[in-house]
Amino acid sequence: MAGTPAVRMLPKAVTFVTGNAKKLEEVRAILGTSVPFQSLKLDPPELQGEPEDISKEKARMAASKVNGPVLVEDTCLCFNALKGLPVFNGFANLFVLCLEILHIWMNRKWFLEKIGHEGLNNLLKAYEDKSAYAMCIFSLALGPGEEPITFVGKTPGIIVPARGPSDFGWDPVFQPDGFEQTYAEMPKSVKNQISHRGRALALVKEHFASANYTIQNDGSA
Ligand SMILES: O=P(O)(O)OP(=O)(O)OP(=O)(O)OC[C@H]1O[C@@H](n2cnc3c(O)ncnc32)[C@H](O)[C@@H]1O
Ligand SMILES: [Mg+2]
Repeated sequence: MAGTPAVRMLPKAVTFVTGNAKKLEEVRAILGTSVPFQSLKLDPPELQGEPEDISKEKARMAASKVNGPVLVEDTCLCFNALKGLPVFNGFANLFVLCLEILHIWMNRKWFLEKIGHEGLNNLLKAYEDKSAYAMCIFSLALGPGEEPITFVGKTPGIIVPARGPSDFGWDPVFQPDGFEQTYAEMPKSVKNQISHRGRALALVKEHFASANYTIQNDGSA
């Protein structure tokens, strides 16, 4: 009995909530049958704040809407040059604060829609350092009022002029370290293996493999 977590009854299967069809496609491909889930297309408001807080808040909102267990995620593309500035005087502090705000806005979907791939490159024009990382934070809330559990995946890379199909966000401008292709150029199966989303979902899978969840599948959910 030691080491075996107590059975946790869930009223229904976990619902993955997102307004983004491309995310859903990747989550389906990565999870396969390892974590049984259903999906719900809901466009959550574009919240502002730190990525982990946004992800958790999305989960809380989704859990009360669905009235059951939910999985959500928040993704961001972080530019190292915009974060790694030396803070040595008042002016620099103000500058860093402006960059912090920009950084938070950058990852809301309307920001990419407005500035486009070229705009993302231009943000780094003044910097030598084109390094970045893609980060995905999944949050699992087992029901309304339950504190979400988070799972973080990160993939380092560099920002390059857009290459490849532009059907998913900033994929054409992100080239992961160790690869010659951008996310957009590589086969989906390769992206899913090494991506921020793939890495976070590996942790989600581990969690489901070790937690003792049992779905009360009485057909009424
Ligand atoms: O409903 P949600 O799940 O919030 O979906 P969203 O499209 O609003 O997604 P996010 O707020 O997490 O992401 C902000 C932006 O990042 C983009 N994005 C997310 N994952 C990506 C990925 O793997 N590759 C490229 N762009 C991605 C996405 O298209 C948005 O423009
Ligand atoms: Mg969103």
